[in-house]
Amino acid sequence: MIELNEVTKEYSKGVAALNGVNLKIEQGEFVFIVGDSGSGKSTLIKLIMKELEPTSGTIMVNGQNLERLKHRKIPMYRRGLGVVYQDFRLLKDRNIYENIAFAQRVVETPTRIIKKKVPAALSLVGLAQKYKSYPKELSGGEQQRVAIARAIVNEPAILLADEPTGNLDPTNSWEIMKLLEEANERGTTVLVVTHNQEIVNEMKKRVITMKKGVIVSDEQRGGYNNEN
Ligand SMILES: Nc1ncnc2c1ncn2[C@@H]1O[C@H](COP(=O)(O)OP(=O)(O)OP(=O)(O)O)[C@@H](O)[C@H]1O
Repeated sequence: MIELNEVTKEYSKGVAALNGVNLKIEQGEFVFIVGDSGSGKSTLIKLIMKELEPTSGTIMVNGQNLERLKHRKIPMYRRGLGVVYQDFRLLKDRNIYENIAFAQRVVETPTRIIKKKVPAALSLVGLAQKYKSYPKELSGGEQQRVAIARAIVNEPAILLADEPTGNLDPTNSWEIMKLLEEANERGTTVLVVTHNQEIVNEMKKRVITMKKGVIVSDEQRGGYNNEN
């Protein structure tokens, strides 16, 4: 499902943000990516999204070699990925319904489908009543739930979350993690970059630890390893 072979990414010559990374994530897995600031976690996410090109190595996602993915096919490719960021990234001048519908209109989903899918996605995150609200009228936790609804509305095969609880208190953080886990239970592969030690330690999922651009440990039912 996601496979990296000897992937190196240098932003400037000779300085590797990722250095010969090999990684295989199967369909339906839930994986935490942890590691110090600057260890390469966000770079990994951006490579999977094809926002960046590797300097060398190959990346396969859902059987597709990203190097061979044509430029005009990139929007379609990204449609199969849901993404959630630390800072929510909602459109401030649009209400919640529109925030979720917008991304679908861009990819020309018919209105009758949007009208079914948006309320369904909002129900999954417990915000069906708030569809008319604007982002600034919601708490941080609610805004992140909207971002998750937007990420899952097309039932993506893969959900990528880059520090999704970074701006949230512990209660909201756990709620967000529960939603990600529920998406995983519906069959979505979930990758979560996080610094949240408590959550990683309690959820007992696969934990990949990065350091200076390499994977230093990869454990099933792992924990947050401060030693690395
Ligand atoms: N656009 C860029 N141009 C140059 N160097 C970059 C760029 N983006 C990241 N880097 C460098 O690449 C390395 C890895 O960065 P990356 O953002 O992947 O780390 P990270 O593990 O996600 O960190 P954090 O936990 O702080 O988000 C760092 O040394 C960083 O300075």
